[in-house]
Amino acid sequence: MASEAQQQQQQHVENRKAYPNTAEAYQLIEPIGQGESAVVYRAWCESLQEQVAIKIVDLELFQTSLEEISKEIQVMSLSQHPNVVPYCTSFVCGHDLWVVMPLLAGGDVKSLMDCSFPEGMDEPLVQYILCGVLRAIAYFHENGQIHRNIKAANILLTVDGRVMLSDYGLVGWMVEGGLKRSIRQTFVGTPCWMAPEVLEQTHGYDYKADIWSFGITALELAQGRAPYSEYPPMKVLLLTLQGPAPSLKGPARQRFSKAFHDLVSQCLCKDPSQRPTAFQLLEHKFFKNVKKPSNLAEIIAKSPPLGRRSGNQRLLVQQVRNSYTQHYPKNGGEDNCEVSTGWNFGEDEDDDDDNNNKKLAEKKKEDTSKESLEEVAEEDKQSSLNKMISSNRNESIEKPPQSSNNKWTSTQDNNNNASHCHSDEDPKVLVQDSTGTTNEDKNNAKTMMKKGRFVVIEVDDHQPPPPSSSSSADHPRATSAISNNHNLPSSSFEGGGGGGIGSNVVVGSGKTTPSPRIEEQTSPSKESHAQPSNITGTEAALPFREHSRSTNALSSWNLHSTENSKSFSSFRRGRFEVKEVEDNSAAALSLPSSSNSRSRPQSPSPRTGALVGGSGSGGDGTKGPLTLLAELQTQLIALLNENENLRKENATLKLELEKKQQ
Ligand SMILES: Nc1ncnc2c1ncn2[C@@H]1O[C@H](COP(=O)(O)OP(=O)(O)OP(=O)(O)O)[C@@H](O)[C@H]1O
Repeated sequence: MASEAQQQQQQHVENRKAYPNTAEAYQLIEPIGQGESAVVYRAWCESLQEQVAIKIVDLELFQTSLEEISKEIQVMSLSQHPNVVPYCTSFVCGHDLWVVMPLLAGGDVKSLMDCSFPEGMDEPLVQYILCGVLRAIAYFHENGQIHRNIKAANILLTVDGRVMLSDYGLVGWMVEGGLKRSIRQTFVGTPCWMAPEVLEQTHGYDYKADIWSFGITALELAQGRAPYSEYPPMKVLLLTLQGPAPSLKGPARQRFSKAFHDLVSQCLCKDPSQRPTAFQLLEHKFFKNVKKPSNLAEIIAKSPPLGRRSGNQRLLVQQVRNSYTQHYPKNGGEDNCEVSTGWNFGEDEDDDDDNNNKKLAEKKKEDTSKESLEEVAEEDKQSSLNKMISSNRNESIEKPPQSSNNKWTSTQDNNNNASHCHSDEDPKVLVQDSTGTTNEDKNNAKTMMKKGRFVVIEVDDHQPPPPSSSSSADHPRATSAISNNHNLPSSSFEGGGGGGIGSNVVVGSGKTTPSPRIEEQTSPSKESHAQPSNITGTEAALPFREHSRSTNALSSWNLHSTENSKSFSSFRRGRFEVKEVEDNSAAALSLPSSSNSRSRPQSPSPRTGALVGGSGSGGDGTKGPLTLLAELQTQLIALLNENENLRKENATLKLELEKKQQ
């Protein structure tokens, strides 16, 4: 006999309004948010005469199965709690999954904070929001689910200030086949909010991972940003694993009560077993006398409308446009227009975002080869590091360090070692050296520096990559190419795969969706269609969700393993590529390669095997991609620091010399 709870669930499903299951039934009005996996639109449902939010997930970015999607949809459709965002319906349309939800016009807490509380919220508001979130977490945990993505951007508010937890996309099923799984071993989430045991991936994790993320979210609300949010993902990973648990820093520390500090320190226990459960936390003294702040609705009303609050609006629109022009190139993104952005980009001269947008747009004009503003922005991000590396490189050329194993060695402009880099070999013959670098690579490589197992190569962005069998992620545009991969199987979503899909999922006919209207004509990205599957090594080995996350999280440090090369792993930042080579390759590096074949060694190295093998440490003692990446990043940071010291030393010496000369 069905339990009372099951009957309620059934009732809930039956009572749900009949939201249409076709794209034509909705008019997309404007994009209002973007997460890592989806763009969320404000939309109008004609038949029900109401506004809704539609989350459009590009299924081609995920190597997922209908079964996987079906599970997620089931979580959404069965969830019913005052603090959990309700679900209306979902359907597959072309390459996309459309998830229809009620529009929560208060928007997400992160964007509200960005525009109204940049230094963090005050305690009563934090208390009220956290209490709503905790009730939702307790609900998920009670039902055998872990949310796995708790953060301010996933906390939504109604216009009158009710708190709702969203983004079920990552909810992990702890119950499978009626049995509760005690631990999970998948790598999902956002690094700053991720628990150490999730990052470590050695022993799996359980409900307590959400409690850690909840503690981080508490700090995020109190100080306006998550701890370590200023650092790149790998540094966050290292700090979370190796550093002390984060706590409230700066002026916010004084503003909060002892009860708050105690709550945070309980949640951020590195040992998950020491963390309290959500139910225990609801009893914590911090949650005594929780009241909705009387001015919350007013604060929400005064804040900018959805989609105007934070982030780079032009970038968001551009991304949306690009995604549609890539998917529906026939429409050129301008016919059958149903989306109006509702934004006027020309007016807000004093808006920082818009100023940035202007710069980006100008830069785009200058460089017509840029595929999208996203790439320009990415390039901007990279340029500071490039400059740093570049200045370090110049310094090392000016004052070459000792060629000991502990120093960088610049091989450029060193006649004795001329064969390292710019070959006197026949340029037509592709020669590969022990770094897995062909002489064609070398012709593109301006500089090589080596330290221990690592070689830094500066690759000329203007040169096309060699048409070799090596990973196309070597290409400077690889980051966007990976995230725009369009070669993942899509057929399973089209034509109604049927089997295993939840009752609330409608698989579309695969027909093309009307493309949103585009105010400025943008050329469809040819590259994303032309690229073969760019996912190699780690990327390819990860399951769909993990793959996507890692692609996004690590996009600026573009990791790839060159499976058939002696170079075990490499990553790319701007025009610099760091390759890991065999320990004994120092000698080989200083000698011209005797091989004149471009074919690479067939047997992958054990380390490559570990990368391809997926996450975590291999049982055979090989290192997982994250461990390896973390090591690489640490070493690179140490080396850059070392170079910086050398640069300073050099400057001091110069000064001393000048003084002496005077
Ligand atoms: N129902 C809704 N009403 C109003 N805004 C919404 C709604 N759902 C989502 N949004 C907005 O869209 C943004 C992205 O949504 P969501 O977090 O679900 O996407 P995602 O791709 O799963 O994100 P991530 O995985 O990065 O957390 C939210 O931060 C919020 O600003």
